[in-house]
Amino acid sequence: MNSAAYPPMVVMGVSGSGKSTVGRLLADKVGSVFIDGDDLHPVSNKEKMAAGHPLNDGDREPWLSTIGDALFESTNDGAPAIIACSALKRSYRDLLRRHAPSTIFVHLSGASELIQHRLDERNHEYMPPTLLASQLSTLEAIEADEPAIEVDVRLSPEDIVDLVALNLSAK
Ligand SMILES: Nc1ncnc2c1ncn2[C@@H]1O[C@H](COP(=O)(O)OP(=O)(O)OP(=O)(O)O)[C@@H](O)[C@H]1O
Ligand SMILES: O=C(O)[C@H](O)[C@@H](O)[C@H](O)[C@H](O)CO
Repeated sequence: MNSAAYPPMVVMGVSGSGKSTVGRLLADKVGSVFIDGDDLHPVSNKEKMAAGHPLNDGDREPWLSTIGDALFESTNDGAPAIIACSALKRSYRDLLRRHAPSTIFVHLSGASELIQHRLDERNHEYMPPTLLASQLSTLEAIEADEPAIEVDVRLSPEDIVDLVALNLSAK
């Protein structure tokens, strides 16, 4: 498939919602490049999270700008990327859209108990499961004017990807 047929996409949601898992699979399905936002954090952010402290707006700003640049460059090159990025607040999504206005957000949402269970079962380079509560309290729901697809994380990663692809082809 021609990747330029698809818009740039940000797979968003709280830690443990499945952004890396689903983002990678979705990129395979639609033939886009996948970039994991986890890999773009400055070391200071990774150290802060590893120590059990949530990031604040100031910590996230340079990281979001890096992600925005990557979205812009991929779109400019004619091969819009799929990027996994929590994008928890409306203002963060606005920042990303300023870099790449055609970005579609794919929000992976689900019950805190289910996500906590997945986090407790998982090993991560720097993100402790204890930070889920702050992620959930920071999350701002997608608003009606935001181009986005909402999916339920009770579905399997494969079903989520099929649903997103179907939704994209209907847009
Ligand atoms: N839809 C799903 N169904 C079942 N398990 C899932 C699903 N999505 C992800 N998982 C599992 O849940 C865990 C968290 O997924 P993943 O690491 O992709 O989340 P994430 O949002 O990228 O997290 P973080 O932001 O902390 O990196 C992993 O062990 C993954 O295998
Ligand atoms: O905005 C944030 O607080 C961070 O992006 C976190 O969400 C982590 O990076 C991610 O969840 C761990 O992979």
